[in-house]
Order: sequence, then structure tokens, then C-alpha cells
Amino acid sequence: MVNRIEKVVVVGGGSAGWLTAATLAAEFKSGPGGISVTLIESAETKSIGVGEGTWPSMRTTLQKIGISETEFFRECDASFKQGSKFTSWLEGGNESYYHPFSLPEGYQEINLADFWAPHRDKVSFANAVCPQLRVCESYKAPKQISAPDYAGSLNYGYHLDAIKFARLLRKHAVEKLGVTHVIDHVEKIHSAPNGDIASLQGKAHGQINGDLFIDCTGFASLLIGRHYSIPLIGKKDVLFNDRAIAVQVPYADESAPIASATLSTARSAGWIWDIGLPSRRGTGYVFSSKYIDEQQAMDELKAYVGNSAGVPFEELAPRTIDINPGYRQKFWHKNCVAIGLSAGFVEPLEASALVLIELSARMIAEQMPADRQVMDIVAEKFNDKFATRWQQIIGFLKLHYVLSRRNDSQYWLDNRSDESIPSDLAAQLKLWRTRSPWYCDETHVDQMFPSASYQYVLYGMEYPSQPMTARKRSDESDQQRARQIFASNDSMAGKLLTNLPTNRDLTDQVKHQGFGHI
Ligand SMILES: Cc1cc2nc3c(=O)[nH]c(=O)nc-3n(C[C@H](O)[C@H](O)[C@H](O)COP(=O)(O)OP(=O)(O)OC[C@H]3O[C@@H](n4cnc5c(N)ncnc54)[C@H](O)[C@@H]3O)c2cc1C
Repeated sequence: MVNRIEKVVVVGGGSAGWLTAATLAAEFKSGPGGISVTLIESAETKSIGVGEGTWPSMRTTLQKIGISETEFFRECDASFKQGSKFTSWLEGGNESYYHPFSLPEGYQEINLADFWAPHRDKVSFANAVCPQLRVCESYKAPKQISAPDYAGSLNYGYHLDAIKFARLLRKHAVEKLGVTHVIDHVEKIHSAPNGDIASLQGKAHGQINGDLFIDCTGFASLLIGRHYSIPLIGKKDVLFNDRAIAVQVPYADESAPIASATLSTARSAGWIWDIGLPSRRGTGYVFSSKYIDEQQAMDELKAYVGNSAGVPFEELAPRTIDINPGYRQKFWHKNCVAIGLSAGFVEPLEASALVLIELSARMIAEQMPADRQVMDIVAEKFNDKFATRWQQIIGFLKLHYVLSRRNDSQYWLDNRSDESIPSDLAAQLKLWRTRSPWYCDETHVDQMFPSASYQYVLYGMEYPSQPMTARKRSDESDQQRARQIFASNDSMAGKLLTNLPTNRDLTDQVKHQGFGHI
């Protein structure tokens, strides 16, 4: 008998659960011959409620699910994110650099890093190759109100309220996509003779059967962790941060500018995130408890937040979250796939968790096994792909620490110790001393970070790659092309600064008017 996959059961109603349920339900017809999607969430266990920075990929995800950008802005207290700004990472002073979402101009045509290098003392890399830094510094949005949904003059993602986001996804998934929503606490898992999950036992609703179970239970990791005991591959020896203190900070007044990038400010044993939404800022300190205790971390966060909000820090109800950095040895085991925090988590530098959820849900939607017999083949591909993705993310995050010259605490010194640096990152760094990374170095079609991202971080952190131009024959025409791009980029930045509204103005305007209307 062929066991067709007809019923998917998602456990967990945080961002992972609802993004997955909506992605699958948007892809498949429910009813005879189709695939039904049921989501069970516990009323007893709250979702984590942080995770407020997205990648540009979220635009495609929302579009595929069928949510309009206007509705998204209205419901999620969202603003535009165009990258990250890193302050105090290099020396511990006020120095800063950007990792913008837009690629350098003419990216696949010419490696601008080589032509920028001789001018590195006069202009930063990001500023020379892309207009987005100046747009962000002026608190501008990446598009105008007349632009259609999900289209912009520059590449962008979002800052959003995680609780409101899950609420919007739930409403849309249930009302528009036919997802069955069950509020129940799963307390038991029943196994089939082959070791698959046969059904889940809820406290109130009894048994819920399914063909494929998706574990979106957050750090509880109910199915993949507790039931199947798939171990976590710990990464604390590479990425030291294991705790976060999160606070929501009100603006001093409701017309205060909204930052167009996530602000990431390095501190003695970690870094502070600062995410501007229309109604508040979400901030927090991610740190290593090996180097400072919670009170010291609280004091550093308090000093950062200051009294700018006019509300004493203690009244902001800071919340502590423990992090066990790492990812599962397998994400898909038997008829169970883990997505979101249950699959793993490393610190939120570069906000790579939501995008992994989007990619996981999309791969399941695209490669949904027709029946149980082929499921293990798909599972193996899934596991290989996502293990590689986790390794790429960990290497890229570590890069930010390895390049620091901070000497003010043991935390920063230890972050540069050889034994904490993954060997492939150490090898790449050696190579990048002799030449800049470029797009033709990318070994995977679906690399998590384009080589441009490595360039932005390397040169933002003053890494001394040798330019290849001095050794190349046909240098003059390339020199000319590079000069042209630098000049046109400069004039483009001027035009964008004149024409684009601010992040605050556009997020206000969209609430009344909606995108795509003149
Ligand atoms: C400090 C911090 C900052 C972060 N910042 C970012 C960021 O900027 N960008 C980004 O992309 N990501 C970020 N993340 C990650 C992001 O928050 C998560 O990836 C995302 O919210 C998904 O969480 P989740 O849905 O997996 O888990 P949760 O939100 O914890 O949801 C778990 C769900 O499982 C349910 N559940 C648990 N047990 C049971 C049970 N027995 N029965 C039924 N239901 C159950 C709960 O009720 C809940 O609905 C951050 C994380 C942290 C810790």
C-alpha cells in the first residue's frame, strides 16, 4: 500500500509555525487529492516574541502567501530595513560601517573592491560601491508610495513586531488559505511501528493524526529534540553568546526618525541590537555569560538605552532569554521536520533565523514527497542542504568577531583565538589577504550570503586584501569602468536622497493610502 502524504500537522504557533503553515497551504489545494494543513499551538506556552529583523527574502515569501505589502505594514507595525550598521566593532570607539542589502553596482561585471582599495582612506567601501549607506544615514525608505507592492529603488527587508506578525499570518492562513487551527497543548506522541509519528495527543482535543509532522515548538523542540532525541551540535566554542536581555523602548515623540537599518553596537562581551518600528524600538544585549554576569549586562544595556525614552529603564520590564547556540544533527527524521528555534539557533547578528524558516518551508513546499516511500530521499537532501546553510551562517557571523581589533576584554581576545575559528573561515581569510572575494568564488548556487556580504564586512572592518589590478594586463579599461560606476553611484545617491521619503513618513503614509497609488 502506498501511504500518500495528505495531512501535514504543524506544532507551534510562533513565526515558524505560521510561516510554514501559510507557505504550505498557499502551495497545496486542500481536500481530495490535495494536502490539508493543521496547526496546533499551546495556550500554555507563549511564543518567544522576539525576532524582528528580516531579510529581503520576506518580500517573496509574503507575496507567495498572498498578503499585500500594505496589509503587512498596517498589521505588523513594520518599517523598512535596508541592512545593518555596525558600531564599535573594530576598535570599541564610535567607528562604524554598513552591511547594506543592495549589491555593489555592476557586481557581476567588475570587482569594485580592487578599484576602491587605493582610495580606502578617503571613502568607505560601502559608500563607494552602493548608494544605500547614505540613504540609511538619512533615515530614508527604499521606495516611494507610488511603487507597487514589494518593489523598491533599493533592496530591502523589514523590521516588524513579531507578535503582530504571527497574528497576521494566523488570520490569513486560517481565513484565506484554509489552515485548520487547533489550540491545544501536545502532551504525548504516539509512534507507528516503523518509528514514524502516528499521532499527537492533545490535552483537550485528544488524538490528532497526520502523515508529516512539523516541529515548530521553539526551544521546547518537542518532536525532534524530546521525542526523537536528535542531538544539538553545539557551537558555543565558535559563537560565545548564550544569553540575551530584551527591552522595548518607546520613542520620545511619535515623529522621531526610524532607523532604516538594524543598529548593532558592540559592547564588552557581546553586542546590542536596536530595531526601529513605527511605535517603538526593540533593543537587547546579546552576550556571553562566561565573560560578564547578568547585572553587568543589564548595566551596559541601561547605559545604551539611557533616558532617551523618558521612562526609567527598570520600568521597561527587561526580559532575559537563554540561548544554547547550535543546530540539530538532523532536521528531518522519519516523518518529522524541525523548523525555527526547534531546529537550532545561533545569536541574531545578521538576523538569519526567519530566513531559514522561509527557506525550510519553501523547500518542503517544493519537494513535498508524494508518499512515505520517497520521504527519506527528500529528508536526506533537506538535511544536507540545511547543515551547509548553518555552517555558512556560523562562519559568516564569526567573521564579524575575528576581524575586530578590540582589546578591552578577554571576550574580544578569545574571539580571535585560533581554536575558536572554523578551519574553512581561517582558510578563506588567508586567501582574502591575497585577493578580494567576488561572486565567482561562490561555490553553492544558493549560498546564504553573497560574496558581496563578505566584502562589506571585510572592508568595513579594514581587512587588507591586496588588489589584483596591479598584476593584470588590461587594467585601463577596467579602471575607467570602475570610475564610471563610482561616479554614477554617487549621483544616484544624490537623486535618491532628494526623491525618497523618510522611513517614518512612508510608514505613516502607507497606513492611510497603501502602496501603488499616486
Ligand atoms: C534574542 C533573540 C533575537 C532574535 N532576533 C531575530 C531577528 O532579528 N531576526 C530573525 O530572523 N530571527 C531572530 N530571532 C529568532 C526568532 O525569534 C525565531 O526564529 C522566530 O521567532 C521563530 O520562533 P519559533 O516559532 O521557532 O518559536 P516560538 O516563537 O517560541 O514558538 C513556539 C510555539 O510552539 C508552541 N508550543 C510549544 N510547546 C508546545 C506543545 N507542547 N504543544 C503545542 N504547542 C507548543 C508554543 O505555544 C509556540 O506557539 C531572535 C531570537 C532571539 C532569542
